[in-house]
Amino acid sequence: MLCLTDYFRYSFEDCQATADWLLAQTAVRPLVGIVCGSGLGGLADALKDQVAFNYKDIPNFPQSTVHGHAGRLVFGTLKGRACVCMQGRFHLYEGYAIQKITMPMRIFKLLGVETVMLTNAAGGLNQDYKVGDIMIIKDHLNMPGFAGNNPLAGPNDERQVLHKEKNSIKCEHEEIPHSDSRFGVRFPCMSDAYDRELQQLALDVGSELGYSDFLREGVYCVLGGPSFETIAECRMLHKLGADAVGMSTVHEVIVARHCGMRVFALSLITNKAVMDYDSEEKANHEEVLQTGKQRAVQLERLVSTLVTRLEHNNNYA
Ligand SMILES: O=P(O)(O)O[C@H]1O[C@H](CO)[C@@H](O)[C@H]1O
Ligand code: HPA
Repeated sequence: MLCLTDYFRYSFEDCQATADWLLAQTAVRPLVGIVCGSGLGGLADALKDQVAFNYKDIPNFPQSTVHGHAGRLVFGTLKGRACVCMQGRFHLYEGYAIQKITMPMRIFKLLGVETVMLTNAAGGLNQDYKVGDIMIIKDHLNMPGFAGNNPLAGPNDERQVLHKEKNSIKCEHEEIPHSDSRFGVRFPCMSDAYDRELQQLALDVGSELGYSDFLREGVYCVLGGPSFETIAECRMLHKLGADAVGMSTVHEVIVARHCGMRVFALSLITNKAVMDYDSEEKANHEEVLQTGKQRAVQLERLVSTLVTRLEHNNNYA
């Protein structure tokens, strides 16, 4: 019997058709996939030799509905390195099924992407954080996941894909091709979701660029949104170990890791989460977009320098 979520699911063949369509339109073969958070779409504008597609023109693609998310998939090069960039992402609160908002990660994989770099705007829960800080995400709390809303819920495509050249197992007499399920295994590990080498590289690059004063490392917590958090909720999330709160990224990270891509993610702290009943502050999307504009240059520099380093260091490529 079909359940409701089956109607929102994309099969391997659906994703392959979308990836094939894109690959037929551009000669760019990206190894790096970038996702721009709210108000951070300027990152995509930094790409050279652009070939861009509106989401509405891409077969099977969802549409962006949130202000600050342009809704374009941009191929191009960042300091000579081939990239694909989502200028606008999808969120649960837009009404999309979780399988739909994460489908672009599988498209990235089928385009040949090996490293995904995600950005988001987030509210700062950590009392030491200031508006404008950039937090390297080292781990996450997946609140919708606790309630069973995980992008990998539902059937896992267990059909095997053989990797003839890559990862083949050398035996005494013959080379046995390594096999894997279509996108990934039923029970993927998440304790290594955020690549530690890339986190260290980002700290190093941040220090070289003179960003150490506003560069942080912390835990991101995802909620469903779109309402911002109550004071009691912010206090609870902080006690649970979250440094920043938002409404995105984690679902994409889970799907990207499931299909074996390396993940690096950043939060721009666009506002301080309200933790005090005496506070006059109120979270709002305009402030989020405004802070994005103010930190756009540094965020773009950090990401583009990181991408360059991926190119020059085989350990990271
Ligand atoms: O996570 P991104 O897409 O950056 O957007 C963040 O900004 C919006 C709230 O202002 C929410 O969608 C939140 O998740
Ligand atoms: N809460 C949730 N999502 C957000 C916030 C916030 O304070 N700021 C930016 N995105």
